[in-house]
Amino acid sequence: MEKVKIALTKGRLAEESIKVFEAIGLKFSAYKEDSRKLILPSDCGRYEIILVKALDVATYVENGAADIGIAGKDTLLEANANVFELVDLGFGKCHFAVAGQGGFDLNRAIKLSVATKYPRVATQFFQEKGKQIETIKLNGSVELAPLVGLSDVIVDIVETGRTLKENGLEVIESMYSISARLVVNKAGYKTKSETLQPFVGQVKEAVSVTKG
Ligand SMILES: Nc1ncnc2c1ncn2[C@@H]1O[C@H](COP(=O)(O)OP(=O)(O)OP(=O)(O)O)[C@@H](O)[C@H]1O
Ligand SMILES: O=P(O)(O)OC[C@H]1O[C@H](OP(=O)(O)OP(=O)(O)O)[C@H](O)[C@@H]1O
Repeated sequence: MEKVKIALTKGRLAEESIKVFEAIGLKFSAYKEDSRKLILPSDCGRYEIILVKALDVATYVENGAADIGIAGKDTLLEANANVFELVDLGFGKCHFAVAGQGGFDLNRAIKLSVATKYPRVATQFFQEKGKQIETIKLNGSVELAPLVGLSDVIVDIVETGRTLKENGLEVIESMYSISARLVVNKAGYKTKSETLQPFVGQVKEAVSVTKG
């Protein structure tokens, strides 16, 4: 029987994802936080986790290199991948926001410069408001950009607001809510329906119990 491959984001979301799998009786004893292994078999041998960067989950699933993926809605919006998004898992909650120095007026700049890990999301958000922006793609520590004059504002995810606060920045405008989502390869969902559909059903049930 062909193995089912699950692409997981290294870091924050992996642990919670493994808990959901455990709740449906799928164990990954091979998963260790400090391991460098990138392919981890399930104890039953029928599933396999592959550990990838957050933004790459959608790419693996869209191309069928993974049947299933778990990624934040932020990365799914940015990747704009052609996959089925089937379950809101209810963890990894945060939101997208435009942030900057206190009192910054978004209408002040003729062409607003926006530093972000998410240039597509930022461009689309401002386009819908009829505002042209210049995006500056960064790969982390985005909060630095307005402080050192690299950009006017940032578009980033905010959870507790601590990173913004400790760097003297504020939310200027809230954008979208984010949480982890389960996505599935479109063709695979039909060809492997006997395995994938019950799996998705069980995950849905497990998270609805957790969410209450
Ligand atoms: N502060 C946060 N609070 C809640 N969820 C978060 C937070 N930061 C990130 N996430 C969610 O977790 C996902 C993975 O984040 P994580 O920090 O593990 O990876 P990353 O920052 O994209 O990658 P890396 O740290 O390897 O560059 C994000 O895409 C987002 O959906
Ligand atoms: O509102 P908070 O609770 O402070 O969380 C938000 C921070 O978390 C994420 O950063 P991450 O830790 O992934 O680091 P990064 O700068 O490398 O992206 C995000 O990019 C913010 O910087």
